[in-house]
Amino acid sequence: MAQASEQVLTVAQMRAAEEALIAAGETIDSLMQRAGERAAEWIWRIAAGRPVTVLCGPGNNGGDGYVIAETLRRRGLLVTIVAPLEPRTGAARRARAAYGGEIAARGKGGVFVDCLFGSGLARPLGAELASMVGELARTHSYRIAIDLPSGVASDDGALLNEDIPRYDVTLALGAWKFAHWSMPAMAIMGQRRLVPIGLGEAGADARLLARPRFAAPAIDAHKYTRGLVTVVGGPISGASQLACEGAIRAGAGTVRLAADKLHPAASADIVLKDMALPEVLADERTGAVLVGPGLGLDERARARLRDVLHAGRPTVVDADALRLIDPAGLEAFSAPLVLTPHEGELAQLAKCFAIEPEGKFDRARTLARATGAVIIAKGPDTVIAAPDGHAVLAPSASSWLAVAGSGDVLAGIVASRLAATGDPLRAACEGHWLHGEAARRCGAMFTASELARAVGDAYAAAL
Ligand SMILES: NC(=O)C1=CN([C@@H]2O[C@H](COP(=O)(O)OP(=O)(O)OC[C@H]3O[C@@H](n4cnc5c(N)ncnc54)[C@H](OP(=O)(O)O)[C@@H]3O)[C@@H](O)[C@H]2O)[C@H](O)CC1
Ligand SMILES: [K+]
Repeated sequence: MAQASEQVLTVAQMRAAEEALIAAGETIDSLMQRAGERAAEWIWRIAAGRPVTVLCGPGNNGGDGYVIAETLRRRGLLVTIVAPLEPRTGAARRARAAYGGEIAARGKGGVFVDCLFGSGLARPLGAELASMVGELARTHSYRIAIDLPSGVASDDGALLNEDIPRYDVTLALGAWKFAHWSMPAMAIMGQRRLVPIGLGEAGADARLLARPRFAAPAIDAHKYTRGLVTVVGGPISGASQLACEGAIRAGAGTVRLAADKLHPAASADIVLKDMALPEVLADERTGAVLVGPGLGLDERARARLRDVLHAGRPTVVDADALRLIDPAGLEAFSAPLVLTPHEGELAQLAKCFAIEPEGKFDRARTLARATGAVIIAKGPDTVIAAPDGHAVLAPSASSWLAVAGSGDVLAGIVASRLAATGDPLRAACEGHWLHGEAARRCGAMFTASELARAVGDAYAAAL
């Protein structure tokens, strides 16, 4: 079960959660008051005495704005409200009536708080409203969006207007929405913070990636019980080498490379298996097989992928192998499976498996159902989707991860976690977290080899 603070909700799920609170004795007004006061606490600290301009819209997002403005005004800040549209909900009207400060045509500089539209945005902003938001953003030195920047679609993170300003902070009210962790919206939100308002577990099937907890090997562990990973090599030996390096440090006790030869810089920790691939895969102790990094796209690559799928071991399919896999190849496969496509590979898989939805989240989820695999749809807004419909949103921990070989390291780490746990969703989540934590530890401008070397320390951080 996801913790309430990790759940990610659609607008419909948010409304249902709000209804549950109301059935338990809350009112929209009490929720708005709490949301507004708690958001005002953040804004008070950020403003540090600067004047604050609150732009209020017609719905309950605007209502939050009136509560915020009144709370800050009572604490002595210079507050101005700009309200191009009259409040239309009962709660927003009452919040406006309780506001005792100034309503003006423009702001006074300092901090801009956007309460024009939140999760109820239904269409793009008209030109006048859009230019008002842009003007306020330009004339204030700090920009805060309440719940969502106006112009952002809550359920998928689409930008309904061009030129939506960039915010310094976005305060999510009550629960995370998909937009907070989806591109392109997340790129304009600045830092994101959750303002709790007492929402409990809402039965969400999506949650945010949480820090895993690892354990030291059991006292009677040996190198095979900790997990045996076989990386299936191909002509580009550097890629398989990087995958092996990631795998070695992510928990598995043994990492084998099934290839003709080792990379010249291969470490002594990697065990070369240069016999026929089916023979290597026949080892019953195999905990996970990784196929794809450095595999190539030729007939030999196809044959090696066929051998892997035929062996029926828990498998991670990455890189080149994602271009070669098809529904026929998976027909007889029933072991745990993880696919790790980036955006282009996801689009190609969607075509190959006749997946209709186009948005990243829906596409990943439908592909997971169609293939029976856990999908790691990579990118700054990684989605990890399981065949049973559960999904984990895993934003990139570092933009420095956009470096050649980073995906090979990730695939190796995930294979290692799969060998160690046998659970593909857990392996995907733990692997993604380790990859991000290793990147954080590397700081700026690292290579994929350096990233792989940092995975051990990342693991230790979650022991
Ligand atoms: N869910 C909770 O627990 C709480 C949420 N709170 C806040 O409430 C908003 C959501 O409030 P809602 O009233 O549903 O929606 P909005 O405030 O975003 O705006 C809806 C109104 O705006 C109109 N609208 C929509 N798009 C446009 C547009 N492009 N141009 C002009 N007007 C637009 C819409 O009218 P329609 O014409 O579409 O009928 C609505 O009038 C949530 O984000 C939180 O901030 C509360 O604090 C309580 C707790
Ligand atoms: K807003």
